[in-house]
Amino acid sequence: MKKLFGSRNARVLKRMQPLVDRINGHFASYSSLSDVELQAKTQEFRERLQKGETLDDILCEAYAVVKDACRRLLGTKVEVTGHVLSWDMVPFDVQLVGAIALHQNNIAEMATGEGKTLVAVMPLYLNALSGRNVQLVTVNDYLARRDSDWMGHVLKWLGLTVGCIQNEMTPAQRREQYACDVTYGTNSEFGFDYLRDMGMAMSRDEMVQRDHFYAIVDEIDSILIDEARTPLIIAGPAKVSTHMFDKLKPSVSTLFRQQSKLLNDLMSEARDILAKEDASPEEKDHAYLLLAKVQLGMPKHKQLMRLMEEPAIRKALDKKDAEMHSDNNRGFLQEVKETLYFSIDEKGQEAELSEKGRQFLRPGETDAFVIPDLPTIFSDIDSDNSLDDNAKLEKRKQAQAEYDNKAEIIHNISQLLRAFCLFEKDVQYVVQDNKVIIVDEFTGRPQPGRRFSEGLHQALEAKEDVQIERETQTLASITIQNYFRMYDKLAGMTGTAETEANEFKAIYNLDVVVVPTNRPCMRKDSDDRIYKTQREKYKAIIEEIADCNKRGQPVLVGTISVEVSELLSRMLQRRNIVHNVLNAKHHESEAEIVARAGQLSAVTIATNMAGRGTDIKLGAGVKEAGGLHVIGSERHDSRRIDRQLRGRCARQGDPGSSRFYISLEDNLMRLFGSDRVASIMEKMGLQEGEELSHSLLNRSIEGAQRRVEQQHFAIRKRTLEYDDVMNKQRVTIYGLRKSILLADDPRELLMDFIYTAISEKIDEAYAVRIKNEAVDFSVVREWLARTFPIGFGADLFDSSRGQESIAKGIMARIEDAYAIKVRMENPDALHWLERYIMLSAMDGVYQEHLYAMDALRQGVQLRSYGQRDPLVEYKQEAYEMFSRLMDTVKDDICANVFRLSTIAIGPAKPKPQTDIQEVHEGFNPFEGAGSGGATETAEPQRAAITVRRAQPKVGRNDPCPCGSGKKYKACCGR
Ligand SMILES: Nc1ncnc2c1ncn2[C@@H]1O[C@H](COP(=O)(O)OP(=O)(O)OP(=O)(O)O)[C@@H](O)[C@H]1O
Repeated sequence: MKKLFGSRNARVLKRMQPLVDRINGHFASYSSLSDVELQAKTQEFRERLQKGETLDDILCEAYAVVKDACRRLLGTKVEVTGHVLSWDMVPFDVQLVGAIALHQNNIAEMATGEGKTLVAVMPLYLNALSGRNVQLVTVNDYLARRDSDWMGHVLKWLGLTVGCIQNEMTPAQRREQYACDVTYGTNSEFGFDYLRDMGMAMSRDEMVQRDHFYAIVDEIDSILIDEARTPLIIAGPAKVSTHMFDKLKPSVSTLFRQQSKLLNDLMSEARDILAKEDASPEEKDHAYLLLAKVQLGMPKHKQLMRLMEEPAIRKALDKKDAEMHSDNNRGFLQEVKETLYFSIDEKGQEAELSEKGRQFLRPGETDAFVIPDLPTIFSDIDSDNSLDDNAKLEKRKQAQAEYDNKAEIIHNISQLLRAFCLFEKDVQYVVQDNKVIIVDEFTGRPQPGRRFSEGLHQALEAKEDVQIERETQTLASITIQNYFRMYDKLAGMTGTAETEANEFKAIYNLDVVVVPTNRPCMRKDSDDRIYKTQREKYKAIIEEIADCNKRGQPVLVGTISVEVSELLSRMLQRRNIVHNVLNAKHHESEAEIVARAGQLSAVTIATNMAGRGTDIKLGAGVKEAGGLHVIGSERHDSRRIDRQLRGRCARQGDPGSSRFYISLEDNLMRLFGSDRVASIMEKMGLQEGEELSHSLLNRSIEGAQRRVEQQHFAIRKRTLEYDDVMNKQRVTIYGLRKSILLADDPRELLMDFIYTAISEKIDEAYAVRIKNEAVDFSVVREWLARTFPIGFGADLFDSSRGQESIAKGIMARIEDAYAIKVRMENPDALHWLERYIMLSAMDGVYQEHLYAMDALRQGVQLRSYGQRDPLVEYKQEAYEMFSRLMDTVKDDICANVFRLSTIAIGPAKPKPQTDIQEVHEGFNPFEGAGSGGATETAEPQRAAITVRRAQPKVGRNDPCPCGSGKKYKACCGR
C-alpha cells in the first residue's frame, strides 16, 4: 500500500515540476522590474481575470510575483504580535510545490517547521485576485494575529488588504475584516459568524461575512479531525430554569464521601490479606475481588493506584476485572455494583447509581427514582369514567408535573456524580474569576464561553461552589464538517495528515500531497522511557531537564494537563532551575515565553498550547549545544499531537532531539493497553526508579493510541451522520433566510409564502373530497377567517373553477387589502417589517424545532434496545417534524401579515446579543467509549427527559391531547 501511495504521490509531484520551473523562469525575468512595476502586476492580473483568463492561467506568474516580493522585502522590518522581526524568507522550491497543491484543493503535508505559513501566501494571493474573500483558518487567535501580521507584510506590499478576526471583535469590526481580500481567523470565529449571519441577523446590515469561496485550513487535522467531534452551537438562556444542582449537591457530596469511606475499608481488608504470607488462593481471590470493587467505585483511588505499582498485583487485578466484565458474568457484575453506592465506567465517562446509593439519597422512598409511565397513566385517566373532563385535565397535569420533576432530579444527580467522579479541576477545567472554564484537551487553551452540555457544566459549577449559570437552549448549530463543506474550494496544510488521509478523502474529498522537506530533518527521536509510576517518571524528567540545563541546551517540556505543568514547575523550583510555564492559567505572555524558549539554558514547561504552530527560534550558541530538546511528559491519545510536540525542534534543518516519558499510571496506559507493557516489565523484574526503553514498546504504545483514535473516528462519523440530517434542513432554512435578507423587494417573497399556504390548503380540501361530491371548503374558510381580517365571499369557493383559480381569487383579495395597508404604513420601515414577519416566524419555529431535534436525537438512542436503527428512526421523524415546521412557518407568516404594523413596532435595532453564548463543547478523551450494557443509569435518565417524545406525535396545530380544546401549540406544546 505504501508503495502504491508513494508512487501516486511521486506522480503528483512530477506533474508539478514544470510549473515550478515556469514560476522560477518568471521570477528571474521580474528582477528587471521596478518595485512599482512589480506591484502593478496585481491590478494587471485582476484585469486579465475579468477578461476571461482563469486562476490556473495566471498561477505561475502570480506565484513568481509573490516570490519576487519576498526577495525584495528581505531585511525589512515587520512587527509581529508586538515583536519586530526582520523579513528573511523567499519561498524554496518545495514551498512552491506546497503552494500549487493548495491551489489545487489538496492537503499539503509538510513536515513541522518547513514554513507552511509562507506557503499559504501564494494561493491566498492568487485566489484573492478573483475579488472574492479568501480565508486562512488557524487553530487559535494568537496564530491568526501572528500570521496576518507576518504574512500581511508581503500581501499588503502587493496591494491586497488583509484582515484578522479576533474573539473580542464587534460585528462592525468583523465586517471590516471580512471586507478585506484575505482574512485570517480561527474556525470557531468563522463558524460562529456564519451561524449568527444566517440564523440570527434580521437585516442585511447585520451580516458580517461576504463569501465562502476559498479557505486554507492550517493544521487541518486539528481543525477537521480533533475539533470536529463536537459541533458549534449558539445558545440562548432557556425560557424556564428547572435545575436543582444547588439543592442536590450537598447530598451527592455526602454520598461521594460515604463511598470513599466504604472503599477505604475494602482497601485495607484487601491489603491485610495480601500482606499475609500464607494467604490461600481463595483468600487472595477474595482480596482481588475487593480491589476490583474499589476500582469500580473509584478508578483513580490513590491507595489502589499505589498498590498497582506492583506488576503482579496489577496483572491479577486486570484479570479479575476482565472476568467480571465478561458477558457470562453480567449478573455477578450487577451484584457487585449493588454493594457500592455507585460505580464508574471511566472509558464510557458514566457514573451509575446503585439501589444502595438511591436508598442513601432518598431513604424510604422506594419509587423516588422510578419514572412514571406517562402514556399508561394518561390512558388510565382517560378511561376512568368517574372523572369529569376537568378532573381528568387536572390529573393529567399532575402526572406530567411529577414526571418532569423526577426526570430533572435523576438527571441532575447523574450529572453531579459525573462532575464529582470523572472531572478533575486543573485537568479538564480550571476555576477562574468564579467561573468554571473548559480547557481544550488538544490545544491546552482555556475556552471561556464554551460550556459542557446537558447540565454537566452547571453540575461542575455546583461542585466548585461558583455561580450556577442558567441552562441554555440551542439557537443555531452546525458541525465543523458541514461548515467547511460549504466552501467552493477547500485546502489544508499540516505536518501530520497521513494517519487520517482516508477520512479527509471520504468526508471532504481532499487528497493528501506529501511535500518533501527542503533539507533533511536532523531531529533525533529517542525511544520512550517507561516507568511503573508517575512519581518515578517525573523525577526522571527533572533529572533530564537538569542535565540539559547544565549544558546550556534549551528544553521544552510538553504536558497534557495544567496540573502536571504546575507539578513539574514546583519540582524545578525546589531544584532552583529557572523556568517559564505556559498553560491555560498563565497565557498572557505567550508570545514572550515562546520568543525566549529557544535561548541558551531556557526551560519551558507548556501544555499543548505550545504544541502546534508555535515557532521557536534558536538563540546564539544553541545549535552547538544540540538545538532545542523536547520532552513529552505523557503520550497523548492521538499520535498526531505527539508528533506536533516533537516538531517544535529541529526545524529548517536545525539540530534538535526529543523523548517521551511514560508511566503505567498514565490514563492512556491504564485504559487502553498496559497489559503487554506491564507483563514485559514484570518479566524483567523492574525495581523502583528503574526504567524500560525499547523500540518494541513504542509500538505497543502506538497501538493503544491507535485504538483511541479509532474510537474517536467512530464518534465523529456518528456526529456527522446525525448532523447530515440537520444539515439538509439547515440549508433550506438558511437559504430561505438569506433570500429574505438579501431580497430587494421582500414583499414578493411574502406574497409567495401566502400564496403557497393558500394553495396547499385548497389542495388539501380537494384531496379529501368524496368522489363526485362537492368540495368541502369549511376548513379553508375557517382558517381564512381566523387568519386574515378580510371577508371572502362564498362566490370565491366554487369548486367547478378548479384549485388554481380559487387560490388566485383568494390571493387577489389579500393583495388588494394589503395594498390598502401599505398606504397606511411608514414607507421607510415597510421592507423591514415584511422581512421581520417572515424571519421571526421562521426563527421562533426553527428554534423550537432544534430543541425538539435535540430531544429526538437522545430519544432515538433508546430504540437500539428494540433492534431498531436509531439513525433510520431519527431520519424519518426528523423529516416529518420538518414538514410540519414549514407548515407552521407559513401559517404564522399569514397570521402576522395584517396583525403587525410599522407604526406599532417600528424598525428594529440590532438585537442585543449579550445573552447569547457560543458553545463548542469541551471534549473528553474517552467520551462515547464503551457505551454498551454498562451505561444503564445514564440511559434511563436520558430517556426520562425524552420519553415525552415517545408519545404519539401531536402537530402544533392539532387539538391539544390534554383535552383543553385549545391548539397544541397554544397549550401544552407551548
Ligand atoms: N523560505 C524560507 N526561508 C527561510 N526561512 C524560512 C523559509 N520558510 C520558512 N522559514 C522559517 O521556518 C520556520 C518555520 O516556519 P513556520 O512556523 O511557518 O513552519 P510550519 O511549517 O508552520 O511549522 P508547524 O508545522 O510547526 O506549524 C520559521 O522560523 C520561518 O521563519
